[in-house]
Amino acid sequence: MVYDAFLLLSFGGPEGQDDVLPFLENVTRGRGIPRERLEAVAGHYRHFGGVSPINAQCRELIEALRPGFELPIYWGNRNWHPMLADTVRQMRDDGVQRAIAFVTSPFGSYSSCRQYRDDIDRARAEVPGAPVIDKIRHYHDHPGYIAPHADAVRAAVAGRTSPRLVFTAHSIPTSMNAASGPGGVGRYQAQLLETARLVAAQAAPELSWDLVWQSRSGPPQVPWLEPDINDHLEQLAKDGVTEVVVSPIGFISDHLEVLWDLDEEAKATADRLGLDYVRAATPGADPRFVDLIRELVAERVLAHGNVRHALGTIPTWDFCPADCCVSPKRP
Ligand SMILES: CC1=C(CCC(=O)O)c2cc3nc(cc4[nH]c(cc5[nH]c(cc1n2)c(C)c5CCC(=O)O)c(CCC(=O)O)c4C)C(CCC(=O)O)=C3C
Ligand SMILES: [Fe+2]
Repeated sequence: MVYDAFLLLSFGGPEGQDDVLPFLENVTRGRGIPRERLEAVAGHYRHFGGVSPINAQCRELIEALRPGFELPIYWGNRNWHPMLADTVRQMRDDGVQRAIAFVTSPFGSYSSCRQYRDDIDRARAEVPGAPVIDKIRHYHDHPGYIAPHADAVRAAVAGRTSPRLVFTAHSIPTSMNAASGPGGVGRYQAQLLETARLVAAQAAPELSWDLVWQSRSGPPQVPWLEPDINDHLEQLAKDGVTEVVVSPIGFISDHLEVLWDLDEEAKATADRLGLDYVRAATPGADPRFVDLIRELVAERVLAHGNVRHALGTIPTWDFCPADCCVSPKRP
């Protein structure tokens, strides 16, 4: 494959109080999120001045990627400026023919994979003469993703006696999980279990670990992946656990869900239960994670199938099959 541009494709987030509600409207359009949940989430953004950390993290990643990078770098988001369609228009105007896109989620599922491909299709449909845009494969078990998480867990474990490792990822409806992967094989949960296993093995093979979920939204009658981190902390306290290290392996950087749902909410739960609680860092702009992006681009450009770095056993592919991660029916 020959590419003449690189696209960082992300979720987007508000950059001031006035952006919060229009941003949330973009995120939740037609998704049946209850009003109370939206107001609560608006409050989480307002707590941070209406500024999501995610845009600064994208800018930081781009600056870290730039030195020596062969392709012009573009950035577009699903839900907030720079909006993907505007970026695609700019790419077209600059004469870009075929771009390779890195998405800021390593996993399969509608929300974390296929919806980004739908975003690309929709943006291209708005722009006559738009370049072709290919999405980079999943990277949930790439050494450049596992190692920074593992170092962070090791650092958090240091000085503690025998903490329980608690890995977390964004919950999704169980129907969305079931539909994830080719033909619908629950690939989202399977990939996260693999990531958890690999991080635990690299960081602290002697410790017990669990994979739990965070940041559930949607109406209560719709089942989402469980247990929630807060319920899980209750159970651990009952079981006599006294120290927990929480590692958000579902996130590449400190998204709002990490800063609020873990550092505020889950921390408060742990304090109430008398648990010693520490949250491990995310990769952010760790040089190994930046190199992962370079490698995945090189892997596709050179098509050197023999150098496809992966520590796990779940297969990945360059182009998703048609029946992969289809959109679940929404209430
Ligand atoms: C799997 C997954 C990821 C990881 C993959 C990826 O990274 O893309 C992710 C990331 C993110 N989700 C984010 C924010 C939100 N997600 C929401 C709602 C939802 N997320 C879902 C799933 C996921 N979400 C789902 C199934 C919904 C229900 C609505 C629907 O079916 O689509 C809502 C609505 C309010 C609420 O209910 O929370 C908000 C505000 C931000 C930005 C954070 C920041 O600002 O730093 C990021 C990175
Ligand atoms: Fe989300």
